[in-house]
Amino acid sequence: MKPRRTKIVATLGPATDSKSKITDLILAGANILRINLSHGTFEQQKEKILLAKECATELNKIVGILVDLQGPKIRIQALEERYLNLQENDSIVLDPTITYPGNTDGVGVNHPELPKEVVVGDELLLDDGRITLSVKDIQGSRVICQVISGGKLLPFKGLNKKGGGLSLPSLTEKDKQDIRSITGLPIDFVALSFPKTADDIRYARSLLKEQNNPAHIVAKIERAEAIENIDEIIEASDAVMVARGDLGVEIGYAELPGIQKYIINRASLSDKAVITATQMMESMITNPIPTRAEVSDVANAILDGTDAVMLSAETASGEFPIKVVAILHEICKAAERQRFARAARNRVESLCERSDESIAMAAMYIANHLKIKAIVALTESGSTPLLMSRIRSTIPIYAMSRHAETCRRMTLFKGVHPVYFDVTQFNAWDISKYALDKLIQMKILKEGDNVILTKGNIIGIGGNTNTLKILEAKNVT
Ligand SMILES: Nc1ncnc2c1ncn2[C@@H]1O[C@H](COP(=O)(O)OP(=O)(O)OP(=O)(O)O)[C@@H](O)[C@H]1O
Ligand SMILES: CC(=O)C(=O)O
Ligand SMILES: [K+]
Ligand SMILES: [Mg+2]
Repeated sequence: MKPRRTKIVATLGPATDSKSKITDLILAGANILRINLSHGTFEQQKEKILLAKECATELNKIVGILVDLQGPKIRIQALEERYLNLQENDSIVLDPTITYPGNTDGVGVNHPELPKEVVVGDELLLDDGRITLSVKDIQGSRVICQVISGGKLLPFKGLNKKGGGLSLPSLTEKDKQDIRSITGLPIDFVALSFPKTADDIRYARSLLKEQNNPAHIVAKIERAEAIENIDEIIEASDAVMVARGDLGVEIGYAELPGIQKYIINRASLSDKAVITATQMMESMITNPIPTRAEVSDVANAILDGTDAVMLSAETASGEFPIKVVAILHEICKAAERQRFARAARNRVESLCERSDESIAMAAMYIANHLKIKAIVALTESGSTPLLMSRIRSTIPIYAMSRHAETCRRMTLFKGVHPVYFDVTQFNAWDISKYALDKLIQMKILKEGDNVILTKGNIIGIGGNTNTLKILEAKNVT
């Protein structure tokens, strides 16, 4: 049985806040756990990060931890009742000066500039566009709206203007403080919400660097401006996320399928990994099986070339948080068997700039043309497995590193299966056979399996891969 290539990101929340639930999420197949700093207090989320780490350690599994910064998300504030039941043509007033729990005569908003940045006729979208309002009048701080399309409005749901243009700075004071506060916590990825330009990414990186925090940056593409600057944002980031919730509201959901393909393609050309997020299994928040449309959506994201698919409320607050991961695993496996997911035509005509790039390409070419069980990449930084995984193939890549940090970052790369392997414990000229022996012990390989193995000749230097061998796995210990 081949391992699943596509990675699963699962968001932790009230539905998954115990050790046993997080353990079950990992066992069901979650590769990366996401903690969203938009919710709860920092202390609560910190506990969740530590709990997630504890569960992974106890299971002896390599799991990535991703922290999603709140970003300048505009949200309505607390409500008097559990929710407002908004009907078509109802009137509702948004007012940033309101600090008490609101009702339809006035609901607080965390954006003081709102009355200045909207004009009569603007369309405002609440809760990822589930509810639509039209601005009818502005009286001082009060933005008077009419409900165009109604629904239940829960407290703290997001607010966007159709077409974009509500202008909070990209990195808020809370985000900056959160970047400082996460120092020392076991975090592998930091997701930046609503970046507009590459400068936003570089600024966040400088803050992480000040704290000596090696976490990788995932740029969430979720506003119209980010699409305009997509190539420079991808270049400045370590990975990107197609954050379809807010993006669909800003650019209009009808544009999403095309934009998703575009972002995945641009990222792939720059050798960056991609997460496709939001509403992938939405109906499973309350139903035990997904819709046919959701199954197709996940499969299509995989055929588009995404590295990972993400679950949000499905695992954070849904009724079937473990089951949804198990079902997503099956959908991914089936999609990966499709012919289109296997075709390897990319890059055959481009020139390589570095030797590790050419080794990665050669390994994939051989893997796709010779009868080979697996690719085994001995890696320091994870860069060779990343390059390998950009080339489509069905052959699993076992990426072995002595750095636990590198192993956890590789949880994001499609087709790459990280294995912790401390080469320094072998006092031998050629560690290749020990690497294969370890994979036999782990029951990943059998004696006699043919594999491609890549490595560098100096241990301790990343980007130094210069050797490719075709070997037969043998027991040596
Ligand atoms: N502590 C929590 N962590 C995560 N989700 C929570 C939490 N409490 C409640 N939830 C619910 O689960 C949903 C999870 O989705 P997600 O974390 O992606 O939220 P979001 O607000 O849509 O994301 P973002 O802030 O990144 O746009 C939320 O909309 C919320 O209703
Ligand atoms: C994930 C997220 O932030 C979004 O889809 O908007
Ligand atoms: K967020
Ligand atoms: Mg968002």
